[in-house]
Amino acid sequence: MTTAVHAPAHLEVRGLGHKFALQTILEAIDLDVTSGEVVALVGPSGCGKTTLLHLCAGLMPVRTGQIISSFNNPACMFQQPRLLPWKSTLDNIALGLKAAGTGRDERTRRARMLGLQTGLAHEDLGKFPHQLSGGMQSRVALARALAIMPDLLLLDEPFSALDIGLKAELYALLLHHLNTCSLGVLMITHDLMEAIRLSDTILVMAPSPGRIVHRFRIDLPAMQRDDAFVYKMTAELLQDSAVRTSFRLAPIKSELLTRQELPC
Ligand SMILES: Nc1ncnc2c1ncn2[C@@H]1O[C@H](COP(=O)(O)OP(=O)(O)OP(=O)(O)O)[C@@H](O)[C@H]1O
Repeated sequence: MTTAVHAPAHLEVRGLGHKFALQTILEAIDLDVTSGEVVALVGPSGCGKTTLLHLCAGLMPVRTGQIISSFNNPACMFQQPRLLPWKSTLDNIALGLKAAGTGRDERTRRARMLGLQTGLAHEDLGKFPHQLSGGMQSRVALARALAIMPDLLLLDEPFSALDIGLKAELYALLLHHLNTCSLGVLMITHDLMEAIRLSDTILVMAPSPGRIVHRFRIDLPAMQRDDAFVYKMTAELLQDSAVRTSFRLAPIKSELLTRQELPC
C-alpha cells in the first residue's frame, strides 16, 4: 500500500498593488507562505498591512498583481474579536463549524475543547460576549478560528490587546497547533518581539506606498526560542537601518557619527 504524500500548500503573492480612490496603498508586494511556515508583516501604522491581509483573505478584489493559493481552509482573526453579541461563547466558537455543516454534538464537543484549551473556564462558555473581558473575547476569537481546523491562518494583530501572561499562553497554544497541524500563518503585528518569537520570516514594510523593504529569515525553530534569543534578536533587528526607518526611529548614534564625520 502506498501513502499519498501531499505537496505543502502555498500562498503566492506577486506584484500586488492596491489603490483606494487615487491613493496608492500597496505597491509591488511579493510574498510566500507555505504550510508550516509563519510569516509576520511588521511596519508602521497606515502602511497597508490590513489591506494586504484582506486581499489575501479574499475580502477585497485583486486589481493589480496576483494572489494564488492552494490552501483549502483559511481562517481569519482580526484586531477586534467580532463576536456575535446574541450568541453564547460556545456558539460563537462553533460558528464556522455550523456553517460547514458539522452536527450539533460534534461542534459542541470541539468548541468546548478549544474554549478550554484557549484558557476559558467552563462557566464562560455559556456567557454572552458583553459578559466577557477583552482578553476573554480574544480567546474566543482564536478558538473560533482554530475550530474549523484551518490550513492557513490570517491574523491581524490578534494579541495586541492582551497582557503579557495571556500573550505567552496564546503564543504557546498557537505554536502547539502550528507543530501538530502544519498550519501556514500570515500575521500582522506591531510588536517586533512577537514577530521574532513566532515567525520564520519577518517582512518589514514601509509606508506611502506600502511596500516590503526588508525580509528576515529566522532559522531556529520557534519552539526552541527562549526569552534570551528573542531579546538578542530584537536588539539586532533594531540596529538595522531599514527597520529603524520603517518604524520612524531615529538613526543609531554610530550612524549619526558617521554622517558627521563625512567630509562636507
Ligand atoms: N476602505 C478604505 N477606504 C479608503 N482608504 C482606506 C480604506 N481602508 C484603509 N484605507 C487607507 O489605507 C491605508 C492603509 O490602511 P491599513 O489599515 O491597511 O494600514 P495598516 O498598516 O494595517 O494600519 P494599522 O497598523 O494602523 O492597522 C491608510 O491610509 C488608510 O487610511
